[in-house]
Amino acid sequence: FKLSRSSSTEQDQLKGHKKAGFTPAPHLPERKSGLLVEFEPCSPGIRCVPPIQCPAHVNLNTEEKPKPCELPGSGHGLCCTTGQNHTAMKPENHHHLHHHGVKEVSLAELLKEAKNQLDGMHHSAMLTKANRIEPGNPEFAHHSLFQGSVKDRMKINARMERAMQEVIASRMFREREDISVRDFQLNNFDGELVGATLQQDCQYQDAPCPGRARRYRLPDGTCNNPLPGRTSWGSAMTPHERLLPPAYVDGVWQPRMVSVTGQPLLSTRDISRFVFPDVDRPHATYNLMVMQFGQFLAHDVTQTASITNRDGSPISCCAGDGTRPLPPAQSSFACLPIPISPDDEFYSQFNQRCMNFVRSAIAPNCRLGAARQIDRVTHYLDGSPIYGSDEQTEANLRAFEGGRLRVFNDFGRDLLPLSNDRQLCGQILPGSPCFQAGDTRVNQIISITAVHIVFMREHNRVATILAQLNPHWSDDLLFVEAKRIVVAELQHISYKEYLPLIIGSQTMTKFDLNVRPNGYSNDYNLDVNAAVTSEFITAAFRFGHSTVDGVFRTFNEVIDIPDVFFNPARLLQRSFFDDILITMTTQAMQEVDSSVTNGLSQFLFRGTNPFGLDLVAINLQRARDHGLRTYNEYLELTGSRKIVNFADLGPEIASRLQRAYASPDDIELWVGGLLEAAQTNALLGPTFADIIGDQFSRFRRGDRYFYEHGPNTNPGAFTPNQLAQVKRTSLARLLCDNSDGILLRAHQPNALLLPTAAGNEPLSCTGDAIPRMDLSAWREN
Ligand code: HEM
Ligand SMILES: [Ca+2]
Repeated sequence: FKLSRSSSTEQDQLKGHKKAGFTPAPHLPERKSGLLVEFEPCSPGIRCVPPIQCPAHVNLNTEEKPKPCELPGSGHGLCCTTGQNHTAMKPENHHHLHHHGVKEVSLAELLKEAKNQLDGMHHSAMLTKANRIEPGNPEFAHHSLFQGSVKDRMKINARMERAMQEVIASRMFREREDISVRDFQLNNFDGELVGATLQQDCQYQDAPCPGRARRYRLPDGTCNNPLPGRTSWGSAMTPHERLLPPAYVDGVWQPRMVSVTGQPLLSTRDISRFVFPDVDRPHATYNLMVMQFGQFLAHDVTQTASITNRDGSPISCCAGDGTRPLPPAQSSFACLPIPISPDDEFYSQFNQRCMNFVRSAIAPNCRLGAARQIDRVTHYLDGSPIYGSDEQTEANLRAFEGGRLRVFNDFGRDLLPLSNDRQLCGQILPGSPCFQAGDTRVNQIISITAVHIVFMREHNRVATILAQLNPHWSDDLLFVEAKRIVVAELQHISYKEYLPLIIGSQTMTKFDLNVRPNGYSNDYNLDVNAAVTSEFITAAFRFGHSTVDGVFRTFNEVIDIPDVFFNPARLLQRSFFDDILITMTTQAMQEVDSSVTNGLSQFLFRGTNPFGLDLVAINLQRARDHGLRTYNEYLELTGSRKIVNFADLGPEIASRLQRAYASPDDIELWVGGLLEAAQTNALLGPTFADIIGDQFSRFRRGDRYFYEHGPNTNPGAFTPNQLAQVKRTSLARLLCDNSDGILLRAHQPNALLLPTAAGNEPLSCTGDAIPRMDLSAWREN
């Protein structure tokens, strides 16, 4: 099967839909004839923030709404008193349950009853072999993406058990106490599990922080925030935060399945094929490295765990031949399979009527209420794909010599160590090699494997120079110091080079995200939790799926991407590593728009099968699984005017949206966000830019070790000279220093733009034309 590309007429037809503009919500003063309405400054001690950082404003009555205020360069903000918590409520609004409160005895009983129900649910699904998935199936590869070590899996399973008990208990409790769904979603009731017999199982109790955390990040991200009760913030295996309360129809975990009109929502597979056909629209200046670096960043901050059978094996929700969903009696409680219509022009060829989908694992909250999903990796932007998100993984990657990471030396070239764990390779292509790194998705597509190699080599390059500068340093000291530098480089490239291209200078200013030209930034904030939001990981940062091209046009061949999912074998060819790096930086990425390559929407993880999964359908199903609200609700949150007609997202796209949704109020966040007109000098429209801007603000203000933070807050701060050196680095420099030097000896200075972009002609890798860090700033005298 070829990845089809549509004709230019269809392209022309689809062009020009990016016209929608956004004006402030009606309750806010509007700009008049170019003059800004003057806002009064906020009261002393109250900050003016972008509306998305004051999410409780959505739930307040008109007279309680915070006052609008002026934000530098970007319109209005809000004088926010409720902080970043959407559930923040005035005390008198709190619905106290006096006599019906959560009493110790009744609570223990409730949880016990929940446990019995849960055992029954597992038991019935385990009665049959029908819900097993065999290796070689695309879904097996999909599942393997979520998995970590056996120990990890056991830990997640244990948390999952506990969380499911909470879900069942919450449902019983809400009904028994007759609490409204809305109050439940807002946690507007007394649901603490204090005193319950199972309280000791609550997983987020603080372990004492080891001395190492006084200077260096810990692999699992704990002890970043030093305050008691907060040391687990942003660490691996903790839940996502939310910008808005979840849209669960039972207030607990039941996904939204019905339109505002009352009719059932369309299958997400139908929405995929109606709204996101494969159209080739290369970006004018951005290259595929923007796509690939974006996925690498995504993997740094999020990996959602999926629910498994109790023994850790993957769950199937469809009959083995894909012709129907499993009957409820055989189906796991975790199942949310995606129906495929009989008139589906693609899957009908293979008689497929059911696409597997297993819900994400959830975390215990230690209170009754709505479910939250678990992030397996550290939420911080801390190089976890390079080093892992737990101590064991990090130790396993280290060489314990010279501070270096382990490598597989292939005829003089350092590649990542090989692994025998077939899980890591998705088991879809027997015989292909499979690499190991800090992230289990390292083999997912060959281009991300290459980025992993670049960072692994950079670590070893830095460690080797540090060892020359400081011969007396131990392996351990060399390792942690090299790691600190490499993480700083990663953060610098993310904020200096990557982020401005995505969200644009306006949003960079609005969230105060710009790297300071020199010196420290003093914006660490103990009250900011760096945890990723559900909206960021489930919708906004998945914008990248639209930027993927179906092919790599390398020097020697045109590679269809499904051929390099979980198949990094080509990296063993002598010049391929340089070749794929050059391909990524010289081939255009795809525009962010209403198109996704068939490589993702029909052939995902195909392996040797004739068809694969549909990532677009999976993204949308995941959003329902995670309780995301609709696009219009996030327009309200960000202070934009809601859309009332499909044509508000562009006249060309209207008819396709109309086919997919009964009402504009049903449009999903990922869909609306992708279709928005891009802001000036940005890739994305205002809604995704705001969600991403808010998240990267958390990654910096909520990370005590952020590379730009000074010694008054950051225990691992660089000296002023060291920081100045880090700020000289760039992605181009990293590619130059860590290529094989076979094909790649010169590079364009901006590695995220095509070499044809203005002022971006390639420069020699040798010499200082592309600036480099001077590591002698780390010499200890
Ligand atoms: C190279 C091609 C890519 C492939 C094959 C791919 C595939 C996938 C798959 C299979 C998932 C899990 C979906 C689910 O079950 O919910 C996923 C999740 C995700 N993807 Fe991609 N992706 C690609 C590129 C990107 C890019 C370029 C970005 C961002 C710029 C991105 C951002 C994300 C994010 C944020 C998630 C959620 C991760 C989580 O929390 O588990 N992806 N992707
Ligand atoms: Ca991380």
